[in-house]
Amino acid sequence: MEQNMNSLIMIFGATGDLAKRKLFPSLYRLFERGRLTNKFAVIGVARRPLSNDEFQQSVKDSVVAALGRDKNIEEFISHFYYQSHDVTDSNSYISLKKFAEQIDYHYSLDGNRIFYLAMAPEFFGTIALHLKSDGLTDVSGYKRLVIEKPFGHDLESAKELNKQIRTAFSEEEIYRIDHYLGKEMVRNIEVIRFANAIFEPLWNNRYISNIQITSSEILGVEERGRYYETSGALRDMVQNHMMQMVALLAMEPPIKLSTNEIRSEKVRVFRSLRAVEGEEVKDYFVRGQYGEGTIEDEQVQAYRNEPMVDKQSTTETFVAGKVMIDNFRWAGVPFYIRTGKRMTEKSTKIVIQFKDIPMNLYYQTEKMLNPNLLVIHIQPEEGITLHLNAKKAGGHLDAQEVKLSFANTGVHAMNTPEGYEKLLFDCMNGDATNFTHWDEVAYSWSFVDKISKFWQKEQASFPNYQSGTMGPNAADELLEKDGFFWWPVTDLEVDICK
Ligand SMILES: NC(=O)C1=CN([C@@H]2O[C@H](COP(=O)(O)OP(=O)(O)OC[C@H]3O[C@@H](n4cnc5c(N)ncnc54)[C@H](OP(=O)(O)O)[C@@H]3O)[C@@H](O)[C@H]2O)C=CC1
Ligand SMILES: O=C1O[C@H](COP(=O)(O)O)[C@@H](O)[C@H](O)[C@H]1O
Repeated sequence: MEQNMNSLIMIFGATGDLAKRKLFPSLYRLFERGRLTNKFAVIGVARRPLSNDEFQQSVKDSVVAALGRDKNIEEFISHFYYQSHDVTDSNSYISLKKFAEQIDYHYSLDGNRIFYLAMAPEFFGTIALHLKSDGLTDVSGYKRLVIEKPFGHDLESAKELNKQIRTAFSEEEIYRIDHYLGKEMVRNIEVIRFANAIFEPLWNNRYISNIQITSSEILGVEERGRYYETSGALRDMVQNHMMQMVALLAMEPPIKLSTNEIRSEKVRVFRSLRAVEGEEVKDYFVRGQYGEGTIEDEQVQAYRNEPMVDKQSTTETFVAGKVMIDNFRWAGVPFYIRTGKRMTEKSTKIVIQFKDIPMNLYYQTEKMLNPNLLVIHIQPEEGITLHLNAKKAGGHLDAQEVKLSFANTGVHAMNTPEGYEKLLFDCMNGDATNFTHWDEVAYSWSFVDKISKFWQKEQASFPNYQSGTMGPNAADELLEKDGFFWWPVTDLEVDICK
């Protein structure tokens, strides 16, 4: 059931890239689908001086640029207001409070407020403290804080940030965004697992040999060199998106589909992660950095030549790892993860590889049949494929691979606001299931910190993979030594049924 959706949304960082590319188009999509009532308003906050008209025009431009349409846009943008405000300046919050109260009254928003921090993380603590001390959180309705990644740089900084935001908001009021949790097929993992009698009995170490999660990108670091130099692929992708997918694949069925039950099952997965530290990091994790190369017939430069990147940078742009979950269900089953920039293609896929049957009775009996695979296509195409063996039509008893495919017809472009749209809606609806709880964040940092600590001490011989490839050879060797190989992401494409 939908909760009270009336709310005043305050976007801090309203002139920034995230607001323009994701947040405004997502709000528009909610508006055009009738999921926002007329009782909503947005106050955008950033330093540069803008009139309300100029701000509304920038919202309109962002929507048109992202979606290519503008039906009822004038009505939509009439809900947007702007305040020029330096978030480090205490005095600005007093006028913001007055402004918010006027807007609240004008639209009858029942004192409901969502504070969306679409700004650099160093400001998160300061803003949260001011919101409380200057009375912006003293409301008669709900108050919610939406906070963007990165949530800290390591466990220590994440704890400090959490302490600051917890002075103004309770855990239930904090919505930590992980945009992968807004992706259609990531949300589908739970349904595929728990709504099908054929999968759940097999979903364990008796029947599954390994699970592979690949999230590859074609793009390089682009203009984000400054941020990425302090982050690298481990913090940028593994600590959050990749580990969240591991948790969804590995968790036990929750006793019911409530936020707390699902989160607590995910936390149990994080608690079961085998810690990897010191020299053993070499046996479990591989890092890489892209050199120059060719992608889609274009010559691209090495990471070290990207803007705002150190010419001797040791930041990793690729990570592959073997994650072990030491619990009854998963003991012995490797979860291989792989993510990187400037790889062969943009693709996020999960491959669940089932164990081989005990013996092959069919065709070339000295060889094993293809293993059964369940492939979950997260993006760009969305769907699932089950790889089976069946008899060739007309043939004798020769087994060949057949694929049962389901494709979502609403395949969307990569990095669309789709995920943000769902997450914004969930937040307005008070559903925090697809946001990360502090415990998940903390366990995940604690796992990742041990790896980065070892990497900091060890020399990296970078660059070690060419742009346009699937990463360094060591990533292949990681699986080969266990008797596996990475399933090629291209060959696993889902057949799109129209
Ligand atoms: N862009 C993306 O695709 C993604 C971004 N994120 C995260 O979202 C957050 C925002 O990123 P992004 O939009 O790219 O960043 P940008 O640098 O594009 O935008 C930053 C915003 O903050 C405002 N700002 C900066 N300093 C102040 C200040 N002192 N007081 C008030 N406003 C200020 C800027 O406006 P002005 O200069 O006018 O003050 C601008 O609106 C970051 O945490 C990032 O990690 C996460 C995932 C994806
Ligand atoms: O969070 C991030 O995700 C994007 C990849 O997101 P996707 O939805 O396009 O798969 C990544 O490019 C970026 O570095 C990272 O910060």
